[in-house]
Amino acid sequence: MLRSCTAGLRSLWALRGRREGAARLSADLQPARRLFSTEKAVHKDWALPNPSWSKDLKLLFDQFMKKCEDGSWERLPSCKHTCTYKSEDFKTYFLDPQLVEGEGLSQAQLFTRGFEDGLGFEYVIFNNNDEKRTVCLFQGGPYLQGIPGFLHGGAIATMIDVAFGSCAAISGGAVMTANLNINFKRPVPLCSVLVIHSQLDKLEGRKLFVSCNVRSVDEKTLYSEATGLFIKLDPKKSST
Ligand SMILES: CCCCC/C=C\C/C=C\C/C=C\C/C=C\CCCC(=O)SCCNC(=O)CCNC(=O)[C@H](O)C(C)(C)COP(=O)(O)OP(=O)(O)OC[C@H]1O[C@@H](n2cnc3c(N)ncnc32)[C@H](O)[C@@H]1OP(=O)(O)O
Repeated sequence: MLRSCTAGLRSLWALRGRREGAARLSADLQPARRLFSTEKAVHKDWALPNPSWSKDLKLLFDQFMKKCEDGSWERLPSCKHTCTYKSEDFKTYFLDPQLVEGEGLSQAQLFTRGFEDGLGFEYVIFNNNDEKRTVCLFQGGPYLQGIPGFLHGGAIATMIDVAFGSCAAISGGAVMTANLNINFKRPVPLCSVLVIHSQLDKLEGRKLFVSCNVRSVDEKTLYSEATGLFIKLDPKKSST
């Protein structure tokens, strides 16, 4: 297990070296530029396999894609930029609309999608609408280390929040995390693949109660359990 993780890390470092070299080269050739709001952002879907995905992650991805064929499950696409958050509720609740639409946030991107392939959060979420549950397949890369060789608890919490956020947003629309409660039961080896099973337990007015368990690929190891409370944003209120 440790050997395969080390080999994985080594190939990721090699990949990173090549990418950084290429990035430096292109930076040398091109004048520095920012993405302006008038430019069309490329809405790439990041919840698809890339070369950094391990065999386990690809295998699970294929299994869930098969489950999507009869329509009981669906894969949730994921983009980096604000296209995920175009909900009117968000616009009115949050910031000055000029900031959201304008140059101020042109460089903003989803925290979990801000790493180069394989170095941070690699994940895809599948939704089962009838059962009000989601499954998140997650591979935590080497930049997410906490205790040497293991995934940082904050990275696990982040992914639980993302998995919960999706599960809650499907039923509730524009929601925000009000409470997260996590029990970390076993340390997670870096570069391993986790399966986060989330479900919506209760919807009570604007409150959405969710819970999850975080398991190994073979489901035998229970790494964490968590509950969360999400609140549907009230468009009549503002965030400030
Ligand atoms: C975020 C999801 C995006 C969804 C967008 C849509 C589609 C996108 C699709 C997928 C999304 C995919 C992934 C999502 C990715 C990442 C998730 C990141 C999520 C975050 O990173 S998010 C940042 C951290 N999060 C905050 O920064 C919240 C700060 N906070 C507040 O902004 C307010 O606090 C707020 C808005 C939560 C509520 O404020 P409010 O004024 O609207 O509501 P109010 O206070 O009246 O509470 C109403 C009822 O909830 C009860 N209640 C409230 N809080 C409670 C608590 N903690 N414990 C127990 N009960 C609580 C009250 O007691 C009352 O209960 P009752 O009605 O029974 O009296």
